[in-house]
Amino acid sequence: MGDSNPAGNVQMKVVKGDFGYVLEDVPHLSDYLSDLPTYPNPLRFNPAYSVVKQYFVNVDDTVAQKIVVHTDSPRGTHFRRAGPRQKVYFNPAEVHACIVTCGGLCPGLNTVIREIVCGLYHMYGVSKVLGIDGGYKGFYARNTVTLTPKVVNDIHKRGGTIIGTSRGGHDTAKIVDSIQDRGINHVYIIGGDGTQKGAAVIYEEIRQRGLKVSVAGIPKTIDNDIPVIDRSFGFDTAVEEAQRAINSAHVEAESIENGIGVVKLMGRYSGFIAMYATLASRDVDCCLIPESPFYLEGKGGLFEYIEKRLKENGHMVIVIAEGAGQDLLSESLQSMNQQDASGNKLLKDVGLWISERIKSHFGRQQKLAINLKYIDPTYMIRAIPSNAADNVYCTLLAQSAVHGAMAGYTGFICGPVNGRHSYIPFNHITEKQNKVVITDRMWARLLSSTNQPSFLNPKDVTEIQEDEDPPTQMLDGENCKDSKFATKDIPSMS
Ligand SMILES: Nc1ncnc2c1ncn2[C@@H]1O[C@H](COP(=O)(O)OP(=O)(O)OP(=O)(O)O)[C@@H](O)[C@H]1O
Ligand SMILES: O=P(O)(O)OC[C@H]1O[C@](O)(CO)[C@@H](O)[C@@H]1O
Ligand SMILES: [Mg+2]
Repeated sequence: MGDSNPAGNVQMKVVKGDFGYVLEDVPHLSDYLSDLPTYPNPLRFNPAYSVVKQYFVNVDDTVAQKIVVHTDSPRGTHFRRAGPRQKVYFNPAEVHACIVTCGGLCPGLNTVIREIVCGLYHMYGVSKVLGIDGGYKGFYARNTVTLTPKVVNDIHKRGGTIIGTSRGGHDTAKIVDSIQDRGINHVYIIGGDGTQKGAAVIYEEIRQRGLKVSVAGIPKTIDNDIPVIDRSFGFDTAVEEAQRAINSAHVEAESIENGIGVVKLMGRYSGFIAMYATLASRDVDCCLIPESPFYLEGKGGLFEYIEKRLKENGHMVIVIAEGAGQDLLSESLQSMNQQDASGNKLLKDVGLWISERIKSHFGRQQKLAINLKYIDPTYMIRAIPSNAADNVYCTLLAQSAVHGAMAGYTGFICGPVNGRHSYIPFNHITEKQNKVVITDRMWARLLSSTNQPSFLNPKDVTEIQEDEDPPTQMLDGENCKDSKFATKDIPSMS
């Protein structure tokens, strides 16, 4: 127990068992506060839940991170299973909860807010829930919004977040002062990797001040770049909505001689939306993502492929993730060191850039008159309400967070690991990013569906595979590992 984590000050709770079993546990209020009273879970008396056999999660239930094993494999890392416990560490009448949303928008934010509020009210009888207006800085710079089941009743049908969001402005001491001054004892933090780094330091400050406050993170990222969990909410909706843009690009392209449709999709560092939207559509001839370097000119390059495809088929569709080809852009544009308020690098518009490069290449050659249409649906995709599947998923996430906080767990994020909702320590999701592994089967499926060049030579692949752990892949049931491959430079042939 209590290994220190070199990446931060947070103490990790690691329990080791037989045959290589490891539980990477989440903190509990009783780790630093003694003699806390407990109460029977009010769900025991709730007519909806009390009839469900084994509704409560056994305190010893844990979820395996790796489910593909061999006869001699160690049992490996496990996480605590999420869900309601027989005992809770808060008297519902004393709970004062707050919810904050930070970072970029994502379909499903309002559903998570709604279900935290309704979960607290209807499952536990908690009636004090505040929305923090406008992200982290709202703790000390803005007003709060009172959230009740009536206020949130219809919000899942709307895009965005009713309590607003922001980047930057994370001042830990001021945020925790505000939590303390307002008497808040449940903090629900919905946001991406940056937000959860912020949540980790808020938890640490709360622990150091010895406050009875549970901090629960709900991972949000349309890019699906959060590791460990099966997928992030809003991703399914984004892939579905992207089909509309790809379809339009295809209709435009196939209606005209040598038509090219270019669609830009989100994905700053991870190309999951582009990859899944491409695989789902079947109309895409080339998918470009940040993890797979490509080049334009020369043998095996994009221009050669476009020419070939137009000659074969008369039209083509290219999907490009916003973070793809940034190395090529920085070669041709002045240096780009601008950042947003949270310190994220601001990207140049790769869709516009590649469209211009394709037009000028074929314009110069004068042997192929192309017709290119560029569609950028990125913010339209991000701003819509979540689809049915994401709505159900958001409900489960929100309820897991509420059950965890009521049970006294803190300093955790919740999410499905191999289909089972789990409580995961912050460090697991803040130290790495989920990326498409281009030496894995899913990317091979994509290459075989589009027939695009891999832009690699086999030597690069062999070299990388030799010194890497075998990567895993989302649809195969496990999340991807961070890959050196994603950043490896492929020599430009231009
Ligand atoms: N290392 C960090 N420590 C404390 N706070 C952080 C850290 N990184 C980011 N934050 C804060 O978290 C909030 C959100 O961060 P950011 O804008 O990077 O979005 P995100 O949560 O990563 O979501 P997304 O990338 O999906 O939009 C900001 O208010 C930012 O100040
Ligand atoms: O324009 P904004 O709000 O900074 O957000 C853009 C970024 O947010 C994300 O959607 C992540 O939330 C990225 O894909 C994108 O680069
Ligand atoms: Mg981020």
